Amino acid sequence: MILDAHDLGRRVRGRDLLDGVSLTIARGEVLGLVGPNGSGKSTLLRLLAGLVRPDRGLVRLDGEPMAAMPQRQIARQIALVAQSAETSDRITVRNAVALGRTPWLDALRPWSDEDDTHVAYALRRVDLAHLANRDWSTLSGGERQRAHIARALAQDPQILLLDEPTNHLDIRHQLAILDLVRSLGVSVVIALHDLNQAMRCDRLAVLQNGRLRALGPPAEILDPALLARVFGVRANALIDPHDGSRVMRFHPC
Ligand SMILES: Nc1ncnc2c1ncn2[C@@H]1O[C@H](COP(=O)(O)OP(=O)(O)OP(=O)(O)O)[C@@H](O)[C@H]1O
Repeated sequence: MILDAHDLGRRVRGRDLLDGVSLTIARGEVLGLVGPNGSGKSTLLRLLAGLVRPDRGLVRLDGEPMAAMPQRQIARQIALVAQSAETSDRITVRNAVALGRTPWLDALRPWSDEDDTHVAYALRRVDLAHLANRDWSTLSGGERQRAHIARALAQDPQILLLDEPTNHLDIRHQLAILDLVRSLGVSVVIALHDLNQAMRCDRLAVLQNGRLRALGPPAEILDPALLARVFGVRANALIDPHDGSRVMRFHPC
C-alpha cells in the first residue's frame, strides 16, 4: 500500500496552512514529520487520512485518488491517532479499543472471535491488557494515549498516521511505542517534536510555514544549517558510547 501526496494545498481564512507539499510514503517505511509549532504537521496528517479535503492537489492510495473513495474503504487501510483524540467517558478500555474494528463490521460480517483477537493483540502491544475492563474516564493521560494507539492497531491498517504519539508517555513507554511502530511492518507517518527520536525514522519530512523544506534520511537532513534555519537552534552532536549512535544537544542560536 503506497500513499502519495501531490502538490497539497490547504488554505483557511486567506492563510496557507499547507502549500505545495508533495511526498510519497513507501510500503513499510517509517516517515517522520518534524517542524516547529504550527508548521502544518497535524494539517498534513488529517489530509493524508482523508479527514480533510485539500484545496489544491490530491492524495492517492495505491494510485487511486482518495477523494473518490468511500470513508469506510479508507478506514480499512489508514488509521490516524490524532493529537487530542477524544473518547466518550462512559466506556471500558476494551470497548474503546474495539471501536477500531468498526470499518470491518457490517450486517453480513458481525463481531466475531477474529475481532476479539485483534482487540486483545492491540491491548497487549501497548501494555494495557491489565486495564481492559477499566472505565476510560479513570485512565491517566499516558494510558489514554496508549489506548488510542491500541484502537488504531485494532483497525489493522496498512498505513498508520500518528500525531505526536509519545506526548504524554513516560520514557519507557516512549521507547516502547517507537519500537512497536518500527516492528509493525506497516507504513507509518509519525509527527515528532523530539529530534533525537526522529533520527530513528527511515526518512524525515521537515515542514516550516506549511511548506516542505527537506525530505530524506535523518542524518542527511538534520544538518546544522537546517536546524538553525527551521528550528532556530544550534546543535552539538555527541556519540553514545553504548551503541555509537549520534545524539544531539540543542542550544539557542
Ligand atoms: N481550522 C483552522 N483555522 C485557522 N487556522 C488553523 C486551523 N487549523 C490549523 N490552523 C493553523 O494552521 C497552522 C498549522 O497547524 P497544525 O496544527 O497543522 O501545526 P503543527 O505543525 O501540527 O503544530 P504543533 O507542533 O504545534 O502541533 C497553525 O498556525 C494553526 O494555528
